[in-house]
Amino acid sequence: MNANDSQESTPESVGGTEPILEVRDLEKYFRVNEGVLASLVGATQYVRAVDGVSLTLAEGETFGLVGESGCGKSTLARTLLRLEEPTGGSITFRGTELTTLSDRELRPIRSEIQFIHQDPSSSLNPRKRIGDILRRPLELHRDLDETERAAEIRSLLDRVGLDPGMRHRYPHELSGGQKQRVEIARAISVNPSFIVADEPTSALDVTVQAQILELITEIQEEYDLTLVFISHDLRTIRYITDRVGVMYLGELVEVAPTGTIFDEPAHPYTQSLLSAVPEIGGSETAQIRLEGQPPDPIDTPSGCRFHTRCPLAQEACSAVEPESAFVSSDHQYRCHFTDPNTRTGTIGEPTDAAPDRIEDTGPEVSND
Ligand SMILES: Nc1ncnc2c1ncn2[C@@H]1O[C@H](COP(=O)(O)OP(=O)(O)OP(=O)(O)O)[C@@H](O)[C@H]1O
Repeated sequence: MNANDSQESTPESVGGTEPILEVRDLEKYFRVNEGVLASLVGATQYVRAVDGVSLTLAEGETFGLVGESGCGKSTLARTLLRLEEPTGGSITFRGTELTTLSDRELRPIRSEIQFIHQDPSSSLNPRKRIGDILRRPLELHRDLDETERAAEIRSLLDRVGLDPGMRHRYPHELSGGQKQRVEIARAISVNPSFIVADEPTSALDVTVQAQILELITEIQEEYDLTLVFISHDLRTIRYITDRVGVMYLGELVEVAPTGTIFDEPAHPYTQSLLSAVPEIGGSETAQIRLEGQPPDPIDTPSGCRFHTRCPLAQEACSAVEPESAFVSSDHQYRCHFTDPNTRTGTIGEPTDAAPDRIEDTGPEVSND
């Protein structure tokens, strides 16, 4: 245990390669009561959907993002891709700062970064045939003539397990699983290097979910993709991800390799999430029941945001924001109980020794 250690892994330790994506102090606040009157009386309120997230992703890794509904997973994902404009912070993709790029400057990078939506029924244009839906990104991002484009559309459909003849159909003529296959075909059509999949199977029948997961993992390997996978299903997260980030009320509260998160969760919130799924919350420390609802993200609790629901909370937890604690260089969490085994910690004044937020700098990859 190395609590409050300021040592951090460097990009060189991420497999000796530069990270693909670096996020620093990212914020996305939504203004909820627009209007002159609210501004005049100083009553403007914000949902702090993403509130100071720092994260580094290595090429080719699968990073899982978990947390209760409304904790900010989708907003974080959408903000990473600049589908939402960040309120603050920086996002660097292969060395290029994305937050300051114009739409025009972003266009070539958009083909590198793709999004797989939760519900393909709403993301596929119902008035367009499947072939036209797939043609559009090819026109925008690939230098192909019409014959090559037509061949590519057939090949993409075949790659995702659909009959190429389906290019003549409309989305409503396809099943949920088939639509999600089209969504995946659209995402890979522009040869991306980075994909965010936001609960890609949650709108599907259970029997189809496994097939779509298998397709995503196959595609990831084939295209050597970096994948951010958002899911409520911790079993899936455990099965397909390399590392996991746990979000609570807009903050990343724990980041660690997947095995570590499931076997040795350090944050009381992570432990309670795992406890909710008995077959995976097998660790002795994972016996904390999660009760009640998360607080309002407009009026976040002072001190540790989890203190209102945390069975371990002491008085000081409501007064002082916790720092990042390091269990090891690739396992960080944000809690006053900086020793997860003894449940002791550093409740008191923050020191300068550690960053005040989780500053994840990527996975440790052995160079053996
Ligand atoms: N456009 C918006 N305007 C105002 N508030 C928003 C907007 N989009 C999201 N929010 C709020 O931001 C917070 C985070 O929402 P988000 O959808 O990112 O959470 P989530 O963890 O992805 O939830 P879920 O698991 O249910 O998809 C929520 O309180 C949500 O109501």
